[in-house]
Amino acid sequence: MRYLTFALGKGRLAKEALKLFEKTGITCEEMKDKDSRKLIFVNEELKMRFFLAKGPDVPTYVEYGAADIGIVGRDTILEEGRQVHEVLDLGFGKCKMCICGREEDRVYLNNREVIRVATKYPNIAKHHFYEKKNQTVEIIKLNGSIELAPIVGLSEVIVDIVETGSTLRENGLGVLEEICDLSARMIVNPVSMRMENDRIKELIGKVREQL
Ligand SMILES: Nc1ncnc2c1ncn2[C@@H]1O[C@H](COP(=O)(O)OP(=O)(O)OP(=O)(O)O)[C@@H](O)[C@H]1O
Ligand SMILES: O=P(O)(O)OC[C@H]1O[C@H](OP(=O)(O)OP(=O)(O)O)[C@H](O)[C@@H]1O
Repeated sequence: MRYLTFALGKGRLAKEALKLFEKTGITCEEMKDKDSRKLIFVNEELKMRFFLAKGPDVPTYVEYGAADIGIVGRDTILEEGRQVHEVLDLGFGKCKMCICGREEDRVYLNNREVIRVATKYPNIAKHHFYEKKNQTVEIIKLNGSIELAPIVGLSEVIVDIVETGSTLRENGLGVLEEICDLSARMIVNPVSMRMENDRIKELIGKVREQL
């Protein structure tokens, strides 16, 4: 039997994903060693391998078949646009993709003005403004602390993830428009889905029972 390989997005989601897997009897003791610099972890008994990767790289590993299965946020799936099957909403990592800014800047959206939009998600932002809102904007890619952009005058609004809303509130910003709901998803390589259909379907069934 070949190994089934899992790519987990590092950070917030990996911990929850491992907890969920553990409930279905899928464990990887090696992964719990926080000091380890090892990159790939094997469960010989289950013939499974696990690795952690930067979120945006997870769909890449899965599209190329370097991982059969990936766990990643829906935001990353939408942003990366890779050829993968999304098979399960895992129900954790819930948040929303939103256009945010100062309340007085809502007028820029209502009047469809050519404004600057800072975001870590340029493809999602482009799709929303151009395809859904029919508004021409300049998109500025940032890599973190997106809420800074309207405060220091880099952009009029931002497109970012909102969970509790406290980052926005503490910085005098708010949600101007919701784009979509997000949560962690299980994705599968299309070829693996065919070649390992029984194993993957059984796994999806077991995980679904725990949701
Ligand atoms: N409050 C939140 N902020 C950001 N992401 C969240 C939040 N709540 C849930 N998520 C989900 O968790 C995923 C991973 O978030 P995390 O912050 O761990 O990674 P990241 O922001 O890509 O990492 P880093 O900032 O370290 O590069 C996101 O892609 C999103 O789907
Ligand atoms: O609504 P809240 O609960 O405040 O969460 C939302 C914040 O969390 C995320 O940032 P993250 O912590 O990933 O850091 P980053 O800004 O460096 O991406 C996101 O980009 C928002 O800034």
